[in-house]
Amino acid sequence: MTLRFTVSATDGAARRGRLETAHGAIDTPAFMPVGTAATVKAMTPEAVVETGAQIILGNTYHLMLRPSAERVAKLGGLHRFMNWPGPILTDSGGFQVMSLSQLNKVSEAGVSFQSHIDGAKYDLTPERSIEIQHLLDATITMQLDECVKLPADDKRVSEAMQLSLRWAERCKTAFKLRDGYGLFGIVQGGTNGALREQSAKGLIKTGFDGYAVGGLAVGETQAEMFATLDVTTPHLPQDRPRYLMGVGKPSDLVGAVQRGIDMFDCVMPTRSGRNGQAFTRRGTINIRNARHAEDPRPIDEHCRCPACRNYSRAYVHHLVRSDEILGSMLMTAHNLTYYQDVMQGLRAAIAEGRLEAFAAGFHAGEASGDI
Ligand SMILES: NCc1cc(CSc2ccccc2)c2nc(N)[nH]c(=O)c2c1
Ligand SMILES: [Zn+2]
Repeated sequence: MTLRFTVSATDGAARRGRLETAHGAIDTPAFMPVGTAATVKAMTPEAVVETGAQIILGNTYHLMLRPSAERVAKLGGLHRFMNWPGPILTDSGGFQVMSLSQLNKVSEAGVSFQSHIDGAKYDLTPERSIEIQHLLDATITMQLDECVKLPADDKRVSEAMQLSLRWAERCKTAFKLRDGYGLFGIVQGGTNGALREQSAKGLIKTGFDGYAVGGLAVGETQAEMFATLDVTTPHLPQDRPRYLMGVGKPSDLVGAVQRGIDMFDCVMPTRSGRNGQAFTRRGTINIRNARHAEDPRPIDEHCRCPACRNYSRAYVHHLVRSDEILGSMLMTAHNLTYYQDVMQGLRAAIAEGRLEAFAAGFHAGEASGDI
């Protein structure tokens, strides 16, 4: 194995672990902020480190279009380019092609599309996706896969899952083995348990350093997502990390950790933060709401972030209402800090065998309101 993953404690299906990589270690369960265009929007790398994040995400689709993978390589790779000292996981690009580009077409060869920036034509094959992620010097590389939007019929979901399995093999063949670097397979199959099991077993036969669960948070309910995890994670190796892609809100993270997920990414804390949504242990508030206009209290008096340590709700309300850049900076720092503190709480609860009590307390807090 090129990536060492050790599980130090379990609590039910949940695992407390540590993933050692060429660019540093990751304590799991972990939340990975999304740094789409070589930046976690509105945050310097130092501010991201201060939240407690150890690994961030980069995006093959965006970076291949601008500035191009070759240019990032010429400048020393993504770590050097964006001055991020820790591990970086990059997605393979297929998911963003289907959600962002125009005139995209999927075939056995890969996905062809036109750039949403300038209309230029591109062919993204499994081999090219792996090459791009190599040029970026991604610590963790994701296979190219096909994710279908739900609801979709079983035939369509099965075809996409089988294609993803064939692409997984091609990605494994193209991936250059380096100690401390890893390649993750992506389990597909919609909400169909038999297709999920078939996908997991097919990926395990090929063999990967970690296994992502893709194709969720694409329109299904939280109950359907959890039910799918219940019939997916038991088929995955105990000694390899599991990554639930594009998930989610805090209660999604708690429920998915209880079902054996170790890694998460989501644009919610950053994107909704810029739009004024603040996550707190007593639920969410929108700081743009008039009720905060003269509130001298911090967003969350228990929070250690720069926004809560130094500013009032009234001030952040003013900044966000005025569309000031500092408003995005403070809201993003707060939300990412809150997400990291939830993950820290989950890691400690698993290590001490009290995850059920932690989850109960978390849900009670979210429901308590009065924020
Ligand atoms: N909505 C869930 C979701 C999100 C992402 C994107 S996760 C991401 C986003 C930006 C940067 C890095 C990873 C996915 N990526 C792939 N490859 N496959 C999926 O099924 C999938 C499902
Ligand atoms: Zn805060």
